[in-house]
Amino acid sequence: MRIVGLSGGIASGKSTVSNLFKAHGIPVVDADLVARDVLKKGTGGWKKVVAAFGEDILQDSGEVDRPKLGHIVFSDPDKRQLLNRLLAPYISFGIFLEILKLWMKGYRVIVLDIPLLFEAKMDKWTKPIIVVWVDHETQLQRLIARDRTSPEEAKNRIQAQMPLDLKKTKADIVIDNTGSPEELKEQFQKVLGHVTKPLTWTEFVLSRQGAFVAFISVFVVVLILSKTL
Ligand SMILES: CC(C)(COP(=O)(O)OP(=O)(O)OC[C@H]1O[C@@H](n2cnc3c(N)ncnc32)[C@H](O)[C@@H]1O)[C@@H](O)C(=O)NCCC(=O)NCCS
Ligand SMILES: Nc1ncnc2c1ncn2[C@@H]1O[C@H](COP(=O)(O)OP(=O)(O)OP(=O)(O)O)[C@@H](O)[C@H]1O
Repeated sequence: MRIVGLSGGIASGKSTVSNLFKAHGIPVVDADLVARDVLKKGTGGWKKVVAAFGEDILQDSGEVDRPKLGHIVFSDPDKRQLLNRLLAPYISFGIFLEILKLWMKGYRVIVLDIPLLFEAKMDKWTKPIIVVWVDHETQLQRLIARDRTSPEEAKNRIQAQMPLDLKKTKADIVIDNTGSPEELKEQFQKVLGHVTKPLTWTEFVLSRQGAFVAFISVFVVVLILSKTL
């Protein structure tokens, strides 16, 4: 199985690229969705976060008030690190379960869309690594427009992540999303060709089909040996 890493900065265009992958039949594990699930009322992650941050971060319904918690953690690095530490094991396990489900369905190529791929050191599990890059000003403007947030809040969120220029140096493939959606689609076609080329032997063995072939091979060898000895 080929596990492609997809990362970038906040509002650099990861979800837009993810949607292109999905439109071409390649499944995407979205770490933001997993992170939402592990913070739902009553879950282990929710309990840890409420114990650490207090009930002030809850809405009347008992669900976490996400904008409120976001405001707290994106303006205080220590609190952000605390939140990351509390949720990391739940998020990693959730991502692992999603990969397992896709493995069992027999997918050979999957994409992990993980904003904090490098920060959380999950990049070692993915190959190739795609980074969606934009210049700083475009990133800021798109973030402000999408989230209808203040420039200050938007800058805090951008600064909460590893610099996008540094992520770019760690990528196998860089998608420059500073241009139009049409330019993005043109680059995507090349990336798709790269990502869907035949699996290497290691990737094949890690796929469900490869595991099946390996199992049958061992079974046949054992059978032959037991007949001949
Ligand atoms: C702080 C929270 C509640 C704010 O929720 P909100 O709905 O406003 O934002 P959302 O979850 O949609 O995230 C939007 C983007 O913010 C960035 N972001 C999220 N969490 C973090 C973080 N801890 N550090 C840096 N950037 C982050 C990502 O680029 C993400 O795509 C939420 O982001 C959260 O629970 N974060 C911690 C979990 C986490 O690490 N998520 C990232 C998955 S790898
Ligand atoms: N090439 C483009 N031209 C214009 N707007 C774009 C382009 N690519 C993405 N956008 C817009 O920029 C915003 C951010 O894109 P997107 O939501 O895909 O980013 P993201 O990296 O997934 O963000 P997050 O880290 O918050 O999950 C969205 O409103 C999207 O529609």
